[in-house]
Amino acid sequence: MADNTQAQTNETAAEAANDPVFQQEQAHLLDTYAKLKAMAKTLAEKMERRRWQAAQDKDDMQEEVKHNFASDGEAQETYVDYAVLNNLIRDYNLEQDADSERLAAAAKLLEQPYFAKISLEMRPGAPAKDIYIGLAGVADDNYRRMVVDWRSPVAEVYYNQENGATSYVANGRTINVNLLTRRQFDLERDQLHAYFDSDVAIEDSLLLQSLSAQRSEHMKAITATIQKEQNLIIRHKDVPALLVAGIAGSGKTSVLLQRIAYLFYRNRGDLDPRQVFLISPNPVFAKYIENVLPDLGERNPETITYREFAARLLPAGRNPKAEACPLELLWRIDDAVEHLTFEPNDFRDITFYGTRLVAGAAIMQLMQKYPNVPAGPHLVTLVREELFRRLDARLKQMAATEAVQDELLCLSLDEQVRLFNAPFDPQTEQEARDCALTYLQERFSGAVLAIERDEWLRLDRIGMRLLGVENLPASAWLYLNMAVTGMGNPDARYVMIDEVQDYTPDQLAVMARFFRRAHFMLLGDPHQAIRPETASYEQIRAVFRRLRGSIEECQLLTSYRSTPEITALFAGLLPENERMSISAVQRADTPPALIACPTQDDYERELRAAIVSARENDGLTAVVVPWKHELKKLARLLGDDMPRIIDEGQRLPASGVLALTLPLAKGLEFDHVIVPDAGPGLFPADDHVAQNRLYTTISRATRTITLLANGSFTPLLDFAN
Ligand SMILES: Nc1ncnc2c1ncn2[C@@H]1O[C@H](COP(=O)(O)OP(=O)(O)OP(=O)(O)O)[C@@H](O)[C@H]1O
Repeated sequence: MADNTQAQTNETAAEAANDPVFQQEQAHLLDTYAKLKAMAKTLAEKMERRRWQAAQDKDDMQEEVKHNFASDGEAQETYVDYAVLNNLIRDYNLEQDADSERLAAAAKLLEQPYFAKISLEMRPGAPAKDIYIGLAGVADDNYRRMVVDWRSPVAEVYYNQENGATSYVANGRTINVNLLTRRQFDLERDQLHAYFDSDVAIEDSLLLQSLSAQRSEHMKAITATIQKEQNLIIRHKDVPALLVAGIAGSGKTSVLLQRIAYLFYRNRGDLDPRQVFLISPNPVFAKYIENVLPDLGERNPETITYREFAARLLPAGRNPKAEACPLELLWRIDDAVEHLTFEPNDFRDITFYGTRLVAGAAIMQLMQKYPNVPAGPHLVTLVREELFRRLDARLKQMAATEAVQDELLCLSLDEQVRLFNAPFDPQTEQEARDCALTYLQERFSGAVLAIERDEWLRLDRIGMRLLGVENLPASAWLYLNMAVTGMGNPDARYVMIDEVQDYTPDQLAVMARFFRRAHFMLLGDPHQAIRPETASYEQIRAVFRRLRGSIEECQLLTSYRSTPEITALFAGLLPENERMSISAVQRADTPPALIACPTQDDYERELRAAIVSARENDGLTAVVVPWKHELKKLARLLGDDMPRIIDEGQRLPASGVLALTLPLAKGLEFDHVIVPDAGPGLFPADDHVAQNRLYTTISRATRTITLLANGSFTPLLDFAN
């Protein structure tokens, strides 16, 4: 960080008492807090009154509704009464929703009314305007902004971190301003603990304070201390694909979550959380981040792993991870589908419970009804819709048969009540048929799904004909399905992929095509690619350029997670030109411990000692090994001293010692990390992937790292010895 820093802090009570600025800010805080409290109280009372009034009005009006359908005219009047009643309820709900949003904002701000202030000269010579920035925005009764939301346009000036002439963009207009003061606050409710004024390129005191706090079992939002390079990504304009390369601990995941919160704000009322997808590396990671957005007052997006995503689309029982699939095969699909024509054997019967509902041959005939529509998504959609109609007609026909009517009589009483809300006792033939149809619709609901999922198409056969490949790899099957049937999610607007370097090129191509209208944000670190088959950054660019037209890029080069000593250790594994541009912001701390043990006895003793002493540490210690069988080996060696093993689906504890594999540790962080075996066996010097594994393992540590070797260390660490 830059040295030309002028930070003022007020930390002791005595200093604070003599500092007029502190006193002024404390008074302002007390005033804001009191207003927020009053506002919350008024809103809560107003909402309660409205709730009561709405119930009252609804009862009164319901009594007045005539329920008279005797003549057309009277029925018309009844409909109008209902419409008035519904409008009334809707209006109440709208007002209630708006107030409940304001109340939620006020409640959030009562914990921390704001975290920063900027003083702006909006025009040369104009008096300075003070703007307080917080997690949400609120205005007082006179519509004066008391606190502005961190995502509002003017707040950008705070994150630009440049005193003097600067600008922000609002409603497409660039507004030039002069930033006179940029002040950060350490405060809680109505108590100011300290303030920090920063000049020019800042020493971010609040950042240092936040980083020195012990990490917890959950990730935290970084709203108050977002750095300039991070802010550029959070507020980036929408582009087809934005690729971020950031070193370990540079805040990629934090930035991703802040961007989601920013997008929800910018598209308030228009962006539904179901239109935003976060592809997460594993379930432990998903649990680690699950509180960040709710803490920011936003809902979580759809969070899924690639495995879950693919499993939902693949035929039952098919392994989404299975075989490698070269990109060329996918690109060949694009070409081949252009010349596709369907053949009679491309269709299978839709059969359920031994009943053939639609024959494959009939589907071929349906296709032939559209001779001018080329084989592909449009034709498949037309046929799919026709199949729904046919299924419906078929079920209606079956409902009229005696066999089905007899089946209904054999249903248990419970079943009858569940299906028809009453025992089966039809008074007319039509009623009997309606019940039979309800029964059949439930019984054959699988057929609706099969039509929806285009299971009537023999994709493997089509693949074989087009590509000459017998068993299509999972990704090729999905890609072919998208090309032939148009399968995909056109409603998704944003897709965030964290740890993008961990996906294979074909998996990325599948997602790029599936979410065909979404803006992609891809965050990763090429040096954390711990499997040889995953995509290089060059391949990621190629995939997104081809499927999304273009890709923009950003870099993050500062480590916020680890101490300078730990950062130097993992950066030492990188090529020199890259190492040079990496920096760390935390204060210096304990140097890494590298313990080489000449004998097995020494090794066992040192390893046990490291784990025993970790049990006395504050915070959380992780023993990280590359693979599962290394965990087993360790458990055999340590017996009762073996730390608790964390598996997929488990949450991290707040403190203690645990053991886990690197694939699960990815994306997470621990106060202390122990690498039980950093020898050449697990980390051969000439193996690029092993080097990445070591870099990733070391960079999980925030405060201390201990590496052991049973014999000598891997030559990869020669620079550190
Ligand atoms: N601007 C910031 N202010 C405060 N803390 C920050 C900031 N940026 C990052 N951090 C902290 O640094 C740590 C690392 O952040 P994060 O996990 O987002 O990094 P990452 O780049 O995703 O890491 P990796 O790729 O190594 O898993 C977290 O504890 C996060 O809270």
